[in-house]
Amino acid sequence: MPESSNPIIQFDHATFGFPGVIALQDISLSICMGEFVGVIGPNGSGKTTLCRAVLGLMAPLTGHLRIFDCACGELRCHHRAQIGYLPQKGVVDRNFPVTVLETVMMGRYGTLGLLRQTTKRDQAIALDALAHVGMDVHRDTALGHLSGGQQQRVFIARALAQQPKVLLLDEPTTGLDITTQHNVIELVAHLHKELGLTVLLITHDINMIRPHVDRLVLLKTRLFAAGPPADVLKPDILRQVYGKELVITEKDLVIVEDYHHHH
Ligand SMILES: Nc1ncnc2c1ncn2[C@@H]1O[C@H](COP(=O)(O)OP(=O)(O)OP(=O)(O)O)[C@@H](O)[C@H]1O
Repeated sequence: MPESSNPIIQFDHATFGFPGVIALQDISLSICMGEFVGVIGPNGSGKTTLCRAVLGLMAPLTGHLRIFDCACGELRCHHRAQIGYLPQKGVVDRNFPVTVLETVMMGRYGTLGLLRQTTKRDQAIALDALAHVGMDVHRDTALGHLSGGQQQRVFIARALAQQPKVLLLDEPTTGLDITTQHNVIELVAHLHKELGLTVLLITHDINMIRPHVDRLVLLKTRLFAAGPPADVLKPDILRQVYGKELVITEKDLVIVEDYHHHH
């Protein structure tokens, strides 16, 4: 079987939840090596839960989830290190005393294990990751002195420094201006192509990722649709998930009208 058809993340009728809440129900989904998958859905549809599941932080209540052919309970540190994770962006304190390079070096610790010294090789890997996101010239700049978009690039480099197989990004464009949002998505698409990474990107912005992804996964507790964007972004499917809030313009832009009011 060619490598590109190997599933590395496999949900099989998996249900996830919290006490009294079903967050994701009966999910069956396989993600293959090298795929770029966008995960979309309204507020509370289970996107972050899917992310936590892939990180091995939540086991299914029923059904199965296998990651790198391990059940969640069997995932070890070195498996987790193969998933480069970009969490939802928090605010970085302007005075937080850490440089760009130090931030990216943190990506090496998961691979090394605690208490092992970093070596010149780790630093070379971190610098290479910085070069991939175009931030190598800022290696000695304080993280808090960068713009929001530059900080996102550094956090992506930190994930790359793990030399992961999978890049998992939870709403990487939130809080950035429109141009910077596009630049971040372009960067992710570029890394996907250049490094052959499997990318799982959670977002609200359907229009922004549509041109780049191989597949979209549309969630609303259940998996409503998964497939190439043209197959998923059909008015009848979207209306089932977004209801009245949905507007589709003449140019096929999908607009979820009420979205920001929920936050
Ligand atoms: N720690 C928790 N305890 C209890 N319920 C939770 C917890 N986290 C999430 N939920 C519930 O699980 C469901 C799915 O939430 P999740 O955060 O995965 O959705 P989401 O699609 O990421 O939402 P958003 O777009 O608003 O970030 C929601 O009903 C939510 O209230």
